[in-house]
Amino acid sequence: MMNPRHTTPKNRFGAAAAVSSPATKTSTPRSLIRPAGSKLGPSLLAKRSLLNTSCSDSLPGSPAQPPAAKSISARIAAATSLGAKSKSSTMLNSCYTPSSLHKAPAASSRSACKESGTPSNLLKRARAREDLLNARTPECFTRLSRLSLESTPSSDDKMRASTGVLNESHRSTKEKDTTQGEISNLTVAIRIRPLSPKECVDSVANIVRVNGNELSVYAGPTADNLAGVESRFTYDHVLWSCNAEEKAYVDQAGVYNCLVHPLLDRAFEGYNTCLFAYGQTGSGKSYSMMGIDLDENYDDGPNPEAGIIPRFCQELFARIDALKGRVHAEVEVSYFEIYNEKIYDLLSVTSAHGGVGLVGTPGNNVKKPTLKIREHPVLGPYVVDLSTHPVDSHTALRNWLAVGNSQRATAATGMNDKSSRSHSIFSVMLNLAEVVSSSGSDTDTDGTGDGPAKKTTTVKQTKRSKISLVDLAGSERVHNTCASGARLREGVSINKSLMTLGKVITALADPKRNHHSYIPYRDSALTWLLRGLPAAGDEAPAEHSSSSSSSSRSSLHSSLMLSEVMRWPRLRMYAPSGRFFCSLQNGHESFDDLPLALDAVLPM
Ligand SMILES: Nc1ncnc2c1ncn2[C@@H]1O[C@H](COP(=O)(O)OP(=O)(O)OP(=O)(O)O)[C@@H](O)[C@H]1O
Repeated sequence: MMNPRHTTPKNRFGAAAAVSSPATKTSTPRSLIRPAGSKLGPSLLAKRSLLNTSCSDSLPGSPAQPPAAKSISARIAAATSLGAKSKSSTMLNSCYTPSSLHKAPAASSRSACKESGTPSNLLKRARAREDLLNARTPECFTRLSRLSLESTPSSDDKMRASTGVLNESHRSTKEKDTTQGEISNLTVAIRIRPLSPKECVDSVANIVRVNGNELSVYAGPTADNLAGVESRFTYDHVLWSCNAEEKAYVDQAGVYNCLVHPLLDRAFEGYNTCLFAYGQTGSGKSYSMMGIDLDENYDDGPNPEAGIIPRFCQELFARIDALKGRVHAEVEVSYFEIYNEKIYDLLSVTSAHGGVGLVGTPGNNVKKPTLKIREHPVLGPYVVDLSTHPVDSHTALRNWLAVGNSQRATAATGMNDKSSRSHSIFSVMLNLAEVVSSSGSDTDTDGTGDGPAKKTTTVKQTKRSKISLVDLAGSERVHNTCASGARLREGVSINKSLMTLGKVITALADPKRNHHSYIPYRDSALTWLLRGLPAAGDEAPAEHSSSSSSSSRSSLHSSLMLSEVMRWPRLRMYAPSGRFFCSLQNGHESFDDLPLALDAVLPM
């Protein structure tokens, strides 16, 4: 039984959710601005040093002990040295990349890949779609090569028989899926962070118990239920990160391995993937996504406290290196934030006045140009003029990440010393090209009547995918954050967009939903962009072959994807309202847990 005086640390449930286009030139921002992800301001660090003791209760049988003094000390040490090692931003002007391209996926590919019918029909429809795109595609889309269907239908068939590396990886996963039974496109995990020093001082109780992938929350006795109320939730993964000395403890590497490895597998198969962190302010989203990143020499391996994004950058290039010689890979990066419903390019090198040089955060008096969202009739919503930067190494990617992080809008609030005041979307576009040979026989192709002719074709097979890693701003109660002025306006905007997110998810989850149902995507910039591709049922990976050009099903727009929850394979989400999303995934009709799940989704 818990002490009723104890308050419920609702904001300890951290969460996350998650995708590509081709590169031409490669450049590296030479300077590193600031290692990503430190969330510990000096004052909090000082408090932490004083509060190096455990003070919360935990339920019997639960691994939910308060964090060990040792582990907190280690974090303090790590964060302190992070501050000392921060670099200045002075070299950023020199990292201007003239080849910052605004690109879109090859538009016709995703429509072509889901066309059905005879090969000639397919060809006709693809050409018609191509014409449509030519007529209506904004300039930024046309800079990409389009799918060219120059190969004959018969060679198309043969291509399917080719045994390239890209095909192999796809096949193996399909087989794996079949043997494992149900193919799910969504994974939901919940992570429980240790009590913060402030929560320890406030005698906040630990009311969470974990048993496998089940989480129970004991809400304490109420006026009409003196025995207390216990709620249970089942997620794909429950990640217990409260006390490093417990067996159940999952550290940053554990979180990464559990959630991001499988995503990368899918990205290399040509699927767009997305992971996003969702949760109340101070619940540990940015810690999970970015972590405390001390790496200066990126090639030395990730720091133990590094989060999902730095680890992802490293593994991406490790995998590309492993494919060298067989597959040619091109990588591009984009990074933007949605702050007060306005979109800012975090990697932009031009200011609102047209000058060149890295632009500042909305709070630092440097006027930043805002970007517009437009909706392409075929490709859906996208950010106009969002810069993308080709990268050819892990170091180059990390440097851009550091540039973007230095631009993000963060501020101290009553609940978090370094609270993200914006939703950030870090996207990597991966373009894999492999030259494969396919051989087969055509029936009397030469018309001589000599029987089947043997033919070998060399084709370039490409896969494009986009990986989006999203760190949402946290919902907040105004009286807890003590916000006023600009902070209050930010909070209102954050809450509003998260509320729209909740409404959109609710509308998508409605079992009575049909094509005419209204989904309020446009009520916030976040959900509008998350809407993703308009082509429902597009489930094939972006794998196409052509003798002359590449193709893609990936989206330019920031891609994540509420709508894709319902229709895309392998969408992975890491969010606290897991049960709710799991219900979506399994098509359940009852949403018993919806109110509690939405408590996390909606502003309180
Ligand atoms: N698993 C964890 N282990 C140790 N410390 C953690 C963990 N998760 C979060 N923290 C700490 O909790 C504090 C708040 O975390 P964080 O800034 O990541 O929250 P957030 O959800 O991103 O908040 P906001 O929405 O306001 O940006 C930070 O000091 C962070 O270092």
